[in-house]
Amino acid sequence: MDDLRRFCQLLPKIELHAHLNGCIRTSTFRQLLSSTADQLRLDALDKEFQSGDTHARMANVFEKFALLRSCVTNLDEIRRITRETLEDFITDHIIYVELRTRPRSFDNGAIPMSSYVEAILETMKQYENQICSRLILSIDRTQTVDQAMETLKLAERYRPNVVGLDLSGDPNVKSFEHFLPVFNLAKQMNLSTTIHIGELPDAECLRENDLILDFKPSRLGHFNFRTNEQEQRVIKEQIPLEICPTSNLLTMKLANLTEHHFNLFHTRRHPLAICTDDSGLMDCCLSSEIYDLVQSFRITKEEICELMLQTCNLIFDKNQIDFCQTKLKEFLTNI
Ligand SMILES: CNc1ncnc2c1ncn2[C@@H]1O[C@H](COP(=O)(O)O)[C@@H](O)[C@H]1O
Repeated sequence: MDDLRRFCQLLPKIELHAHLNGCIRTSTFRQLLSSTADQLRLDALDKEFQSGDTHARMANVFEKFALLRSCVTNLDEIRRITRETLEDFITDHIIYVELRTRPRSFDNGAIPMSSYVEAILETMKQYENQICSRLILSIDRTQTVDQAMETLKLAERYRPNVVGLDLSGDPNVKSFEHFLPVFNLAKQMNLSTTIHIGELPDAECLRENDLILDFKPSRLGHFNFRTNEQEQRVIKEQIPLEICPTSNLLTMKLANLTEHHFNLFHTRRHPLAICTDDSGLMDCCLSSEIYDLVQSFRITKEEICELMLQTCNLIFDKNQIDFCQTKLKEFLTNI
């Protein structure tokens, strides 16, 4: 292993954009798929992904999510996915993670959403000596306002281990406006927010970007497609960005990482977090995401350390900033 790759691996890291079920190990996903038809469908989706444009690739990814959702059917499976995700993150030297997930019930409501959240929080607790983990609850773009309100109530109930509210899901559904009252309420309750923005290259998406920026969430996810004005506004207002290189590369169908918007913001010293998005489905890990950026943009080790130190300021659990920065500084003095 070359020196730089090893450095990226050993560097204490902060992961702020990871969808719990998207982190599922491929082997676990395949094990949970009970029918041969589902296995074959997954094979076909893996193959089809290579040829599509941005819209087709998004549709492909979301069909995979639907397949995944249909095969996760009980709390033990959620505990297993949480456990394996945390173990993979610990192996990759992640010291603080904010996992995000859309709460769900099982057995037609007999196992309520609160049990889903508790199962994840209990599993996180078992690993607290090895990794500091917090939860963000996701509202899915296809949900109703009532369902979103229920998610907000759950977030409130499980504070301080739940640290924020996210909007994610199929970006073809432009529903941010619809959820604005829920996000405004979250803001009033002092709950941090992160919104997926600019995931598709269409006019409707660009229009929705303006509404999201008007709301001014605590952080933004992706921001792949945007106007010049929107870009300037994010820089001027210093709204932190969660950047997910592999995921963005795949969905934007970029030829290589040098075309990624990371550098545009990095060179302006914009607040950034490098993240994985869906480490299982996208087959990546945080150290390789960082390594690939370092290679593509010829960033020095010092710059990476500086970037990681500023990422610590973006975490939603402000009580942990000190812990994260201290760990990083310790690492730096020891190398
Ligand atoms: C490509 N980037 C993305 N854009 C938008 N939403 C995404 C996503 N990646 C993942 N999700 C959202 O996260 C869910 C899986 O985790 P949870 O079941 O919630 O733990 C997906 O179903 C999707 O809604």
